[in-house]
Amino acid sequence: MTAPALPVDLFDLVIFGGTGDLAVRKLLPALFHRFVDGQIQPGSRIIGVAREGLDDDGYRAQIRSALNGAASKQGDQLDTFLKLVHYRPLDARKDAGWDDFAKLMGEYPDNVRVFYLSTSPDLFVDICQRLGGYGLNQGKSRVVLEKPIGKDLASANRINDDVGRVFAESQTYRIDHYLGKETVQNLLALRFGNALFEPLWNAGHIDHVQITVAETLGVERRGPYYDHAGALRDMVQNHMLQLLCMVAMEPPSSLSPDAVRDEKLKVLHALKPINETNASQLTVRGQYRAGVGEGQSVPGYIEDLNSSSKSKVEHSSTETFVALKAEIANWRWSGVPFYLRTGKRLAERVSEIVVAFKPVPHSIFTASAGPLAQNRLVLRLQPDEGVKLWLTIKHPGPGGLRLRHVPLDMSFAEAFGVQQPDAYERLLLDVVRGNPTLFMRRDEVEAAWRWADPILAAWAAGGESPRPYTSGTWGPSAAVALIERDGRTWDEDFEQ
Ligand SMILES: NC(=O)C1=CN([C@@H]2O[C@H](COP(=O)(O)OP(=O)(O)OC[C@H]3O[C@@H](n4cnc5c(N)ncnc54)[C@H](OP(=O)(O)O)[C@@H]3O)[C@@H](O)[C@H]2O)C=CC1
Ligand SMILES: O=C1O[C@H](COP(=O)(O)O)[C@@H](O)[C@H](O)[C@H]1O
Repeated sequence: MTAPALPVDLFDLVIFGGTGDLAVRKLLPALFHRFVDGQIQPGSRIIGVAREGLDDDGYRAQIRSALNGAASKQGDQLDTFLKLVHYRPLDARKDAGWDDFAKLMGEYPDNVRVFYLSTSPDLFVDICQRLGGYGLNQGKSRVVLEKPIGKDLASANRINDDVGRVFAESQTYRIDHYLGKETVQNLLALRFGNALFEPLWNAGHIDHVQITVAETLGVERRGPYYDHAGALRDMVQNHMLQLLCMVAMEPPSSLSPDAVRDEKLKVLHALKPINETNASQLTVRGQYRAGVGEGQSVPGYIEDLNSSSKSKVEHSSTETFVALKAEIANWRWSGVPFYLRTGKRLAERVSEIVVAFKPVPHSIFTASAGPLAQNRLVLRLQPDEGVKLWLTIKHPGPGGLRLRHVPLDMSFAEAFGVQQPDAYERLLLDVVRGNPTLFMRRDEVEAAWRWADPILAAWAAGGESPRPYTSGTWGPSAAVALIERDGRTWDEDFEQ
């Protein structure tokens, strides 16, 4: 049984970049699901904005075909949902269209206003300045900034300063959709709702932590963006550091937004620097090459890039894979490595956090009982969200004492009998509710760049190309060596 979903206040949600990949593939389906669940009521509006010259009906037709899969079981709900959807064409950098847009916004002055900037970060400031010019930043107005915010600390500072001239920090929601994933929120429940884990949650008992976010997809339609970003900016600076913070932070005094964010910030500040002196030992960059997956040939990065971009390239030094060893310099985590890896076109789509505990201090078992294995707590973010705790037990039967390593396994879907909501479903409604707990505060984003920038600088100074890896594998062999040097292995028990 799930808790009933309560309706949120009436809102106008404007998606700048309403025809883009994120809006069509993630945001609109998320809103539709919340609508079907009864959380979005008539009187709320969803307004797509982009340069493409569409009217309401043209946009609705686009959204209808994008939602048809999601809507197949919901019959005429889709028609009712589409009545809430509107569209205004405008260019963020030009005057035309803004008056008409402001007039539309003026029709429902009491609605909560959410401006979701699902565009390139280059446009964030232009859009905010225009919104401010029309007074649309006043009252119950909020702005959502998609990641990545900038491409380094300096550009993030500029965006934050300029957006901050129009929207107060309390109105600014920097989204990191990984924080909306069920398992990530569950980490809070597991860590702070059980007496079991917290006493063990430190360097005295934890050997190391692994965080894997592996994708099977390539760069898809996003080649031009991705080639300027790369995996460190696209995934590590934001999603993976946020996951690391959720694992490593001290217990916050409450779930209030600032209590949680203060603790995450302390972790970011305590990350040991990776720079020119140690980047070659602590990081591995890779780039995928053509391979074969499920009997079919899979393109390499350059082919993917060229098929999603007008200009053709023969070479790129952008990384599509990163593995690194991070350390947190504080009492709780001293000496505990956090191994992070993420990449595109890897062997499997899987995101997991593995907390590996230290072995027992002394074994009372004979060699014939079999080896003792580490306890591991595995938090599965996707697919099949759940939690698994690996324990050592006796193999049943009279054949003497033989040890077995088995999981206590809880799949959320099996336990609760429901499809887990997409992260954006939770986060979009949190913005309407005015709850920024699962969003990044300015200082967090900047602290994350402060740590990431020297890695990027070290790679640039080193001048080395990323190591090639074949599509459909687990990345370059150097990533295996990175962890095996420390006598550990990547956890690849995904099938079980
Ligand atoms: N796609 C994804 O999976 C994810 C994306 N993000 C982030 O979300 C943001 C959007 O990404 P994505 O949807 O992939 O990008 P797309 O390139 O697919 O979409 C960009 C959107 O912005 C509009 N746009 C471009 N220029 C202007 C302009 N001058 N004025 C008004 N609208 C404009 C485009 O429409 P038109 O050209 O008609 O104006 C389009 O609707 C980016 O910051 C990205 O990093 C973050 C996480 C995941
Ligand atoms: O933010 C991003 O995330 C997606 C992966 O998100 P997921 O929820 O599907 O795991 C990634 O593909 C994209 O490159 C990145 O910008």
